[in-house]
Amino acid sequence: MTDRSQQLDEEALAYHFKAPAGKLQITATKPMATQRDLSLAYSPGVAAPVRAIAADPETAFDFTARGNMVAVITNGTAILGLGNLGALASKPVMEGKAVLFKRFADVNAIDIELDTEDPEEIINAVKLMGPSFGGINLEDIKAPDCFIIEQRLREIMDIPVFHDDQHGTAIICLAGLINALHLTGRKIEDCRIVLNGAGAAGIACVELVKSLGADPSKCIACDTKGVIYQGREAGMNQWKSAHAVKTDARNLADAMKGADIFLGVSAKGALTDEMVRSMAKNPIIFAMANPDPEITPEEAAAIRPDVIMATGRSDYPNQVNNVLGFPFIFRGALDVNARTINEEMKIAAAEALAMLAREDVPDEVAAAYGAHPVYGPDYIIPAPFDPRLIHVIPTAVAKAAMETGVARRPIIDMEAYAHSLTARLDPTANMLQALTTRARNMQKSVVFAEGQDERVVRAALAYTRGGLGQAIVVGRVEEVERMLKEAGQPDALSELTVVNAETSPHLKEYVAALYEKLQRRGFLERDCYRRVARDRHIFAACMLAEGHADAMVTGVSRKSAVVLTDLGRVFDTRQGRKVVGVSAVLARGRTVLVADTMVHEMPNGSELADIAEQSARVARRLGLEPRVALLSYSTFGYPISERSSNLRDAVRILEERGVDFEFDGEMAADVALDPVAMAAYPFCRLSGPANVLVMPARHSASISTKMLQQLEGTTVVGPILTGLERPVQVCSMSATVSEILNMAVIAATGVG
Ligand SMILES: NC(=O)C1=CN([C@@H]2O[C@H](COP(=O)(O)OP(=O)(O)OC[C@H]3O[C@@H](n4cnc5c(N)ncnc54)[C@H](OP(=O)(O)O)[C@@H]3O)[C@@H](O)[C@H]2O)C=CC1
Ligand SMILES: CC(=O)C(=O)O
Ligand SMILES: [Mg+2]
Repeated sequence: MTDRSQQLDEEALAYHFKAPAGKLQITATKPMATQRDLSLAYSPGVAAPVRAIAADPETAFDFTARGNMVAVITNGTAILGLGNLGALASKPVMEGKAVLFKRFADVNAIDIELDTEDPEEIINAVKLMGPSFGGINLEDIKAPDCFIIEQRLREIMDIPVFHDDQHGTAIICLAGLINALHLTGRKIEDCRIVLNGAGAAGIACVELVKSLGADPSKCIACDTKGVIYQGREAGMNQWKSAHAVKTDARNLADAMKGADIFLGVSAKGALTDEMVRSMAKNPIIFAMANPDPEITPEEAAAIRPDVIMATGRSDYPNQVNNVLGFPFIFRGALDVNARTINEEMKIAAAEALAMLAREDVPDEVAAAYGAHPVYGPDYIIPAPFDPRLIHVIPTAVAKAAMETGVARRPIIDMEAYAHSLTARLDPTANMLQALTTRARNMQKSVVFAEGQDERVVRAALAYTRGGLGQAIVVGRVEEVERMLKEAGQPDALSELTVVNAETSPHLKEYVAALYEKLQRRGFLERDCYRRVARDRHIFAACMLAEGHADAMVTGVSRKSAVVLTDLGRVFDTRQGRKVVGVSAVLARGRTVLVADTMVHEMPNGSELADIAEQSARVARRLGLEPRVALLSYSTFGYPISERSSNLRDAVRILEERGVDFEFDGEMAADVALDPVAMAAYPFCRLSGPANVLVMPARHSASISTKMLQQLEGTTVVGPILTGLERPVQVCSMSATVSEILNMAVIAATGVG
């Protein structure tokens, strides 16, 4: 064992050992705090859903967790590539599968290890547990037993039964293959394909590949006894026989000569250097055995630099592993209450996965790779943590289920369904999705000021490709073109409008307008010229000021205080307003705005009142009816503190101004956010928990939002700049492509 793998083993043991042991626990979805909760959840209240389900079994999907609950079932006879180590030893893998279901697709899954090798016992056990689950995921049951078990269960159960090692693997393998063929300019029907491993995964892979057009006479399958040729008798079964070919090849080495594609679902090290050397030009090698592949990517590339290589592991590029499939496939199947997962649903998932790999990659994925993957030999398939999978794959699967008549609850509004899927994992999704739809309807042009930054160029491309409107990039054409190429989008330049001061016909006009504004503020005309001609922020701001764009995004290359000063030179504040930064904090199921996170250091009472008004406006534009709390560490005068006097002043000023939204304070954060804590102050004028928090100073606003941002389950959007006469948003210097795009949408829709 190498030092590296020994270290990994030790870390893995420590990871599983850490209390609470293992990887799973159960949490309740409803409160169980009071006597009343108890009487609803359990006796006597629980009798009502019992009677409803007895009268109509379909309602089990409405009144219980069944519709989102999958059983991961094994007997441990083929645990990964480790072999038959028994039911108990398989539990870490099965707990792992259950966790992946939850993490990637919000499917609840529970592992069930059955201590038997008798297929009949497994069939009976699973059949009997049918009422508990919306789907059955069979896992790591060896061939050929797995074929018998799955086939019988599919016949007798009316919920999806899916042997992941067969179909999950085949779907992902097919997706990777579609792209490997695309990249090497081949057609599947022309390829010579060698399969090593004719078990659960192998038989399903070769079947799916053939169903997509592979020529059976060009596909050779091998197992521990060598080539499965017509007439072979040793170690055969009916599933292998179906793929036996007429050939003189008798072992893997014979079969590999001139092969285009190797699919390995067998065991560590099964592929030798010599075999790889004998393959055709641009060989495709999917060495999918786990945890160790048939050959490592380093070994294969050393022999054949022209190889396209995939493994089942997450620590190499191109992870062809069923984790990319089962969470999302079940998500789609469960959401339409599918009776089964059929061939059409599987192919829809494979094709959707393949197409996704050809699109530009969001930063969340790039961050996890440690580099920005670009569609090509080292990136033929998305990674499991790609945030797009959750809405792309289940929708494709659900559509295919509906089209083939196996969906018992068809989805009427697919677009709304896709949004709801994204919202399952991403709390920002609902709000941002609504804004995105609004932006799409508005079709505003956004000027992206910092075209020297690759993130900005990619966000601009995403803006225009998303159908949101025109994206104008301030930068040099060659530079933008180079960045697009590096992002794997060599033909995308024509989709952007690239402008710069050197070639702009409007330079003089911008200088004149700026000079008009600044001549009495100590600026000479040549100062204005220098700024407009040399500073992309100012140039972009002038474009916006002169109506050559509808909105602007900047800030990734310069500190926000400097950007704000520059913007203040080009734009006035809106009549009677203050410039304020409002951050949207999105936790699961809850959105709260926090202000001022950007401009006012130590606001006085009047400024706090301005901040409250500006934030309330932003709240309304985001679809929230504002309930504003002016926050302090004291609540309604206790403990007495001078620090709270500005907040009390602000409340008085808001009263005098007669504003049209709810506000109150000063109060502590728990009183503002927790109805139980608020109930101790029955005179409080807020009708519910606050959704706008005005902080006493910028430091508390900034500290609290950044703290929340670092804590799991919370996303912070902004600060959203509000109060300027034209829509401008300032990103943080560390903004990701997605964050820049969000800010462009916020600018375009005039939220600020
Ligand atoms: N990347 C992924 O997503 C997945 C990878 N896998 C991997 O595929 C492998 C097989 O799993 P699974 O199909 O479930 O297991 P099975 O036990 O059902 O099948 C194993 C098959 O591999 C054959 N085999 C074993 N060793 C060799 C070898 N050295 N040379 C040729 N053939 C061999 C067996 O041959 P025989 O019939 O003669 O016994 C059998 O046909 C495992 O390594 C597993 O980790 C599985 C599922 C998903
Ligand atoms: C990935 C998987 O399911 C296996 O290797 O068995
Ligand atoms: Mg498996």
